[in-house]
Amino acid sequence: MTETRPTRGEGAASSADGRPVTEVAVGVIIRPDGSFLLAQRPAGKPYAGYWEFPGGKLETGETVAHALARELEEELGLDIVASEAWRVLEHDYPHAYVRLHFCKIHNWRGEPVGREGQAFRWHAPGGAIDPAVQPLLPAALPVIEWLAAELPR
Ligand SMILES: Nc1nc2c([nH]c(=O)n2[C@H]2C[C@H](O)[C@@H](COP(=O)(O)OP(=O)(O)OP(=O)(O)O)O2)c(=O)[nH]1
Repeated sequence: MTETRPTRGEGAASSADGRPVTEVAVGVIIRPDGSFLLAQRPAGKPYAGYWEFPGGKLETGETVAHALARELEEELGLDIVASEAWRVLEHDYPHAYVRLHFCKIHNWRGEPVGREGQAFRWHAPGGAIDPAVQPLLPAALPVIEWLAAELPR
């Protein structure tokens, strides 16, 4: 598993205008047919009802890979065998300035279960975004474009 531990040395701990950065580990879980897993944010969280790639915030001292494995087990009951650091994206929301560490996952054990009562859905690669998974979080949208750009033409 790729180990990335964001520290003061590796990425700014605050945004350009001084907001604290919330580090988030996000899983792009991809099946052999290229479909990927999206989940709906449960009630009680900012942007409840929006769709996203599953994941969550790093706890103090935690690596991205460890946070990802913990969150995907907690939220979906998946046992992550391997994850691969892929892209990092920062987004300034009214509720938080987030740094999203997107990791690709091709190797896991188990079938997803919405342990927090959340809906989830496998989305086909390429083509239009399924209305069933809208609205998407603003900072999840580029990921779908990155995945589509990797498809053979
Ligand atoms: N998981 C996930 N979070 C995303 C995506 N895009 C995006 O902007 N975010 C933002 C939304 C939130 O501000 C933050 C994730 O925090 P969260 O509240 O879901 O984290 P968590 O599960 O650890 O929450 P909690 O412990 O506070 O309940 O990242 C995405 O695709 N997946």
